[in-house]
Amino acid sequence: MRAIELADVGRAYGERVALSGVTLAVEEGETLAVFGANGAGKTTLLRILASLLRPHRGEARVLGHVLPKEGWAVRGKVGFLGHDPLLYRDLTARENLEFHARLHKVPFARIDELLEAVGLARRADDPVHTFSRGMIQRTAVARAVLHAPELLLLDEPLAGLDPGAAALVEPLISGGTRVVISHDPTFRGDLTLGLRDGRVAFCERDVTTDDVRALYA
Ligand SMILES: Nc1ncnc2c1ncn2[C@@H]1O[C@H](COP(=O)(O)OP(=O)(O)OP(=O)(O)O)[C@@H](O)[C@H]1O
Repeated sequence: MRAIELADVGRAYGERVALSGVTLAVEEGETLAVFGANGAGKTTLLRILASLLRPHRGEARVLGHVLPKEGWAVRGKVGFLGHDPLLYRDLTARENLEFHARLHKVPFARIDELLEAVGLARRADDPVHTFSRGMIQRTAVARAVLHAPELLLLDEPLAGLDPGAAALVEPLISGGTRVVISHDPTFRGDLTLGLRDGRVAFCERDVTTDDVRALYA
């Protein structure tokens, strides 16, 4: 099954066109890597796929659901990790994960597993506002994968992580269907999308590091 199908998708903020003419398909189990300079439209695309933002043009289908009409169905099935960690800062890491576990009807045993997996078992009962940036990111990853989503939408998931933390997090965000915004030109998906000023510069299965670097020239 196709996990994502976009046909001529576009989005503007007032007069400013943030994204236009995006057409692509991602099969179940595949990774779409997204590259582009600051302001190229990457976050806008990710938010459309998460059904957090309506497309203004084109047709979008995610996990078999037409957006924006069936956005409610998509929101429960995706794991979204954006720039904002979507955590309550005065709650502990465990309380944040319990909150999301209740929403998604996930057994609490999964929380202990995840806290262990991201190396936060010892700090699990500290409020998030006492955490370092990397610790917040690790908690945010645990939150995004908690309900074993069918599709992961990840904006620079390893940002702020030291190599040890990145190695802990990587297995949690690998293996399934994913869209990953990256600034590492050596990162590859099954399909690689390059955005320039909101338009598709390339969307290919084979791209070179030079193709990716050219987006930032
Ligand atoms: N809420 C908003 N209101 C107005 N313009 C916006 C809004 N969000 C984004 N934009 C504009 O849309 C364009 C694309 O922004 P977007 O955040 O999608 O880029 P990006 O590729 O994710 O950038 P970055 O790498 O800096 O995160 C930019 O010109 C930005 O200024």
